[in-house]
Amino acid sequence: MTAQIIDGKAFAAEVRAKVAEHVSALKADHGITPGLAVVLVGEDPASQVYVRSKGKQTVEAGMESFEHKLDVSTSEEDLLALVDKLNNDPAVNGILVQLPLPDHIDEEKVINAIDPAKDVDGFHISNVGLLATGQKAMVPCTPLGCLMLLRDHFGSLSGKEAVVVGRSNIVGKPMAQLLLRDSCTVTIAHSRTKDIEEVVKRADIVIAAVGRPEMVTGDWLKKGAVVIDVGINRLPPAEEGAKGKLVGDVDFASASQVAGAITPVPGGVGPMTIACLLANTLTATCRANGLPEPEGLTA
Ligand SMILES: Nc1nc(=O)c2c([nH]1)NC[C@@H]1CN(c3ccc(C(=O)N[C@@H](CCC(=O)O)C(=O)O)cc3)C=[N+]21
Repeated sequence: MTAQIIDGKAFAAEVRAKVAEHVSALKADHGITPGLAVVLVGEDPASQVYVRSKGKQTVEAGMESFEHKLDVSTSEEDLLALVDKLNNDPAVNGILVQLPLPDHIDEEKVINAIDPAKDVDGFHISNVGLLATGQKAMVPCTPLGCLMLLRDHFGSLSGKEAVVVGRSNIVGKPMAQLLLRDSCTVTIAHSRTKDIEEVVKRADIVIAAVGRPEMVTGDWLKKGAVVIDVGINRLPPAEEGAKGKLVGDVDFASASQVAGAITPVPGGVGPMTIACLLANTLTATCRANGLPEPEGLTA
């Protein structure tokens, strides 16, 4: 048996089209154009690529994109001052500060300085607490994208056995909260989990978000399990000067022989992350203006 491929790239295009439709209605009916500010500190080439494609897709959805590229030596104080300015700018509905930040800047301090209502990454402690208690939050983009794919695949997630591999604040923990909210039985496995293969083998749903290339192999999976691969790892290039192959946290070749459905890398969760960033910016804009939230684009 070979698994069904869950086409995140195509699904993300649908999400972006829905966002664009809502944006055009917001403009026509209320004269509102959502705005997303992206802040990049330093010149990490991979980060620059993400920032560029985020900016492009933001504009394609009819929103305004504000890009702030700061020198790697920018002080924490100057970055906090920019965040404060964006918090108070009525044209900015969403703020994303690209992570990781340089070592001399306290990431938590910067994230928690963002107005929670504009925190489209959902990383602010207020949003984390709101999500954990089932209140209206801004939900982190990658877990939200995974949830959309799973809801589309299963309809209802109620009663499913879900194992999240990875416990990061960005993916693992919020993913577990979302699955719990949809009434899954949730286990978070990580580097210190005993008999991790046996734990993963229980799962109807496996979310791999550890950042270790091809760690989850086919023999870890229950037959028919649905596998969502969050990892984006670039392997060392075969020859000098070439680009290394992009792989997930799942060994696709062996996993796809056992899984019922699986997301590829690239073309799986990655495009959903950016689509959900746009969806969150739209949601933040609607909330800020006391308008009803877009259906199907929130958790
Ligand atoms: N505050 C913050 N929020 C983020 O959401 C955030 C961040 N910082 N720092 C960097 C990571 C990385 N990230 C990606 C999003 C989309 C793709 C994506 O669309 N990838 C394509 C392929 C890209 C390629 O070919 O290189 C795919 O998977 O198909 C990748 C990576 C968001 N991040």
